[in-house]
Amino acid sequence: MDKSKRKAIIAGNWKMNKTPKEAKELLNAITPLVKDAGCEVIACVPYVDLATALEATEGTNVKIGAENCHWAESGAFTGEISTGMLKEMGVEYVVLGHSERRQYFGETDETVNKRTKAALAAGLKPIVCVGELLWERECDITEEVIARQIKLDLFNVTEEELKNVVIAYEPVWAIGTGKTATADQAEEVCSFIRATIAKLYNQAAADAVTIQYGGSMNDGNADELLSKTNVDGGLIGGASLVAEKFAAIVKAASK
Ligand SMILES: O=C[C@H](O)COP(=O)(O)O
Repeated sequence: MDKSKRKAIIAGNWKMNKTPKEAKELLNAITPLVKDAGCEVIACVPYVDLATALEATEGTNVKIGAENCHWAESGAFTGEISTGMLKEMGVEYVVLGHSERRQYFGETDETVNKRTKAALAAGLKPIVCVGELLWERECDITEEVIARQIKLDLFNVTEEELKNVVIAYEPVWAIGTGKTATADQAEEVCSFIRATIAKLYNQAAADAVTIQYGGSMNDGNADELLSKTNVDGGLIGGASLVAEKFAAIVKAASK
């Protein structure tokens, strides 16, 4: 499938940054810079910033995402946020299975799968993150790790539901380290992800799914990474916190 037929998506993942006041300032700086974007633009923000972010982006082409959600509809889960709460606010996307959740908060493929199913059932679009550790790459098991994550994270996700799923390939060793995967390394794994999805579903489903790269993507390397056939966008951490840098990446994806 021609890459241009897939939806290119640049999503900022703000992580634990920006107070509501700061979120408003940043979005007010971003929205005019990306108003003519030729790709989808998303800002995934901390829960406490969601209301402000939705208000600041109303009537613009910037969509808002959350950084996680719980799988239960409601109940005794102190500190958690349900899909229904996000949906009612007007949130469209949700980042799931980010390596920081896996590394620091006990996230497993089983819980990523539960969250993914719940998000889809609620009408949210999950950005499901996968990626290998440096140790796993050095042991030459990157493909095994990625295939396992994709299979488990998407377990029981139907072909119809898959249309609303975005996959983000984030090699853990490249996140926040300034060490970007080379464009060829990113392409190799993104292409492997597509092949894995083709095996699990079919070629048409695999051809249609948007696969982002994430890990120190910035205004200097976005062009090259995004020029690759199977890299359809980016999940941007650090560079999404600077309006001009984020806008430059959006511009690179709009070509
Ligand atoms: O979700 C975003 C990724 O973790 C990448 O973060 P980074 O761009 O700061 O390396």
